[in-house]
Amino acid sequence: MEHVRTAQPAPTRSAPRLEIRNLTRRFHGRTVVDDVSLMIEPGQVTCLLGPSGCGKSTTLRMIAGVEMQDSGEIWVDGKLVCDTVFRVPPERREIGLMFQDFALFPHLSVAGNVAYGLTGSRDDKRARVEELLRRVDLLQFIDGYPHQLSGGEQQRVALARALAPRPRIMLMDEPFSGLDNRLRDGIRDETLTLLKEEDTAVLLVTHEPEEAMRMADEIALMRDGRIVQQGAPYNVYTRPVDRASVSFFSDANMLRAQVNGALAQTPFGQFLAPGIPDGTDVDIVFRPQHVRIDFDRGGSGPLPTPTDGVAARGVVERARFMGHESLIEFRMSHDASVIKATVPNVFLPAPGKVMWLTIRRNRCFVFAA
Ligand SMILES: Nc1ncnc2c1ncn2[C@@H]1O[C@H](COP(=O)(O)OP(=O)(O)OP(=O)(O)O)[C@@H](O)[C@H]1O
Repeated sequence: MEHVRTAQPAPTRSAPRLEIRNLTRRFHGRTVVDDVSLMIEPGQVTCLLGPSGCGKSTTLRMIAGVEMQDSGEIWVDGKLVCDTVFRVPPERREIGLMFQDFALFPHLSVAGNVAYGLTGSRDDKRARVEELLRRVDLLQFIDGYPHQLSGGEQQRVALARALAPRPRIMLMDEPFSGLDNRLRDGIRDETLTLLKEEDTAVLLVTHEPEEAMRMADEIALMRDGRIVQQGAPYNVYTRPVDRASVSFFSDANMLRAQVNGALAQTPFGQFLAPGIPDGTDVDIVFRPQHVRIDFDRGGSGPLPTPTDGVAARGVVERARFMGHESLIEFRMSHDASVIKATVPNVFLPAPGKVMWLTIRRNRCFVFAA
């Protein structure tokens, strides 16, 4: 017999559309999803972002109900959907699914595909199918078959099919990775618009930071089965919690130094290391766009400044034009390490050229090593 529990303690505002609490899953003694909790409101897109194998798909599969958790709970609109003893079956969770291999039914027409999960009268079903195909701009293909459509069009039919039964939650696993780059951005934007209009709560799994930045209201950064940071894309990008979180989003340079009197001394001058005890090794991490490059002036660089510190000497090893910016790799004279710098547009100094680098202090991250 089905039992329904109400969220405890009594919520002060309406319950989130989707809430997962302390979800954990082990395979053969290895924990692949480790105490994961998150909440998603209607109309909100949360991206579960992380490297391959970190447990994203397993999390999604537990929410969909095709995988059982070892511990933890899943709640939808304040009602328990699944814990370790109670389980609403997948088909009754009102969850839409969209995966990379979204496979339309080849023997069904476009209308048949979109109508697949619908119940109700023939007229109601037809009206909903027409509404969704109009919204994805494919009404003219209503009587066509999947093989007559391009990859992007098939993707839009799959989206219409997933949204047709008005799911309360949409789970998407790398749904755009099968599309070529040219199509992808347009389809992402259209999909986002439609999901927002339908007020669906979306959990989208991706390993691509750009996709998460483009789609998400909130990013949950996942590593080794755990969510290491959660927040608006801007916050996750600009206030990373550790070195790996910086380098997941972009190239990252690193200096190792030791703290003395809340300062870390480096060839680029001092860096503030507030709250880190003396004698601790720290990693000073910074992105290539926050390195400033100056020309050599008779064997020295620019004078020190409070915002950029001291200039360190480097020799150009390689310079490449990347389209909207140039990437220059320097071999540093003080320790032979490599530091990467990017500058907008075209800047391609010759290998062997001596230059001086400074680092923008307010864009650096200092982490205990
Ligand atoms: N049924 C299973 N049996 C054993 N191990 C599994 C099973 N399903 C997943 N795993 C393991 O759990 C780990 C997490 O897998 P999962 O598919 O959730 O990762 P992911 O972050 O989605 O990766 P990707 O982006 O490559 O799909 C992997 O090491 C995987 O091999």
